[in-house]
Amino acid sequence: MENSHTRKRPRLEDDGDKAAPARRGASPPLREDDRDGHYVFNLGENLTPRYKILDKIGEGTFGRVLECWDREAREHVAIKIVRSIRKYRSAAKIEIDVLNQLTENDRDGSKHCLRIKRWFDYRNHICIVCEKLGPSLYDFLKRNRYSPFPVDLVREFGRQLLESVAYMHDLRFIHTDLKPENILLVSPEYVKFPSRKRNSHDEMQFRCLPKTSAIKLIDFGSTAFENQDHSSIVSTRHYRAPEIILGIGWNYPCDLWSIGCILVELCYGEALFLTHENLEHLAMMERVLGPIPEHMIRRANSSASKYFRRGTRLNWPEGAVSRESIRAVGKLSRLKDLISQHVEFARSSLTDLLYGLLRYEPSERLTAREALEHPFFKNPA
Ligand SMILES: Nc1ncnc2c1ncn2[C@@H]1O[C@H](COP(=O)(O)OP(=O)(O)OP(=O)(O)O)[C@@H](O)[C@H]1O
Repeated sequence: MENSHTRKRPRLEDDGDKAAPARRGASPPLREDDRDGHYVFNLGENLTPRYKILDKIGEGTFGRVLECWDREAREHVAIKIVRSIRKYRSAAKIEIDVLNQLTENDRDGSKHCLRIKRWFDYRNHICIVCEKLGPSLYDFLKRNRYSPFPVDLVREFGRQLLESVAYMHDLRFIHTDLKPENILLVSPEYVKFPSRKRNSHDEMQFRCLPKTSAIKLIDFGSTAFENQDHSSIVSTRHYRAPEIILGIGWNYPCDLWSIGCILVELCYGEALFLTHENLEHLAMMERVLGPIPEHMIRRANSSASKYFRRGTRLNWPEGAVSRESIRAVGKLSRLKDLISQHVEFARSSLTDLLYGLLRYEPSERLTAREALEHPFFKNPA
């Protein structure tokens, strides 16, 4: 993940490993962390006497996520064990602060954000205990070999995602790292359908769809506060808004840009802006959405102004690093064509919503609450 945040938040006080009295067994003997600072464990052993480690369910920059059995609450939980490195420990304390506020303000659990149960500091690893959720939307796309979701399901996901982000924005939080990997289905259950496509041996293909559409947002490790200094680069590349690349300052609207990119991806199967480089990324945006407004180009910071000629026009294809790059941009279609190629129903209202979420000018972009009022959600065909 390309992310370089400087966070200045008061440190939280550790509440120590006083999670629970020992019930069965004890903690394993002290072991050294691996060279990346990850906690080393075996499945089936205890993580403190309260939690039995059942499975590893995820790994990210900040640490590993384990499924554990909570002997005291008698339930399955997900525990993020943060790497024992100072910068990740500090970031985890911010994530705990955000999770606590999101959970406390959501009394009835209707806001589609992951709920924290508690946290503790164990052998120099911050452990964040949360409700256990199912696979991510990215896991589903991958499992289905990147075939898109049906538009009715995209509508359900989009509505919940916008509700969670509207809730975060009301609390003056900006998520800054929205992507299909950070959107989890609540239930792991799925149904298998025969797909219309056959493989190269003319065999029947199957595709999996979630049995229920409830989702929750996770990963608040990069969450920013509206009233705080915003570091220049945030978001995972494919979901990064133009104002971040141009260095002209970002705020709440960067989350709405990411949601626009995510909704296209759910309908299309693959990331819309599949790139790792700024100029190519801006060229892809122009191909899909038309020219970047001149008033934004004129405000670009010194490192971004080199992507433009005479201060107004993108230096493309002249500045491309390779023919492949020019080809990758040329392969993309305009947004409305891309949607009509991949979506069967509700094309025009979905396209209109997406143009509202993917406005270049952040102040003109739909807010989360405005997007929720859009006909795509209000008057489904
Ligand atoms: N509560 C949960 N229930 C089930 N799986 C989870 C849960 N929380 C996290 N995961 C899984 O663990 C993975 C890593 O979690 P998370 O994104 O919080 O870690 P991270 O280190 O902050 O990641 P990143 O590198 O994106 O910042 C997720 O992509 C998801 O697959």
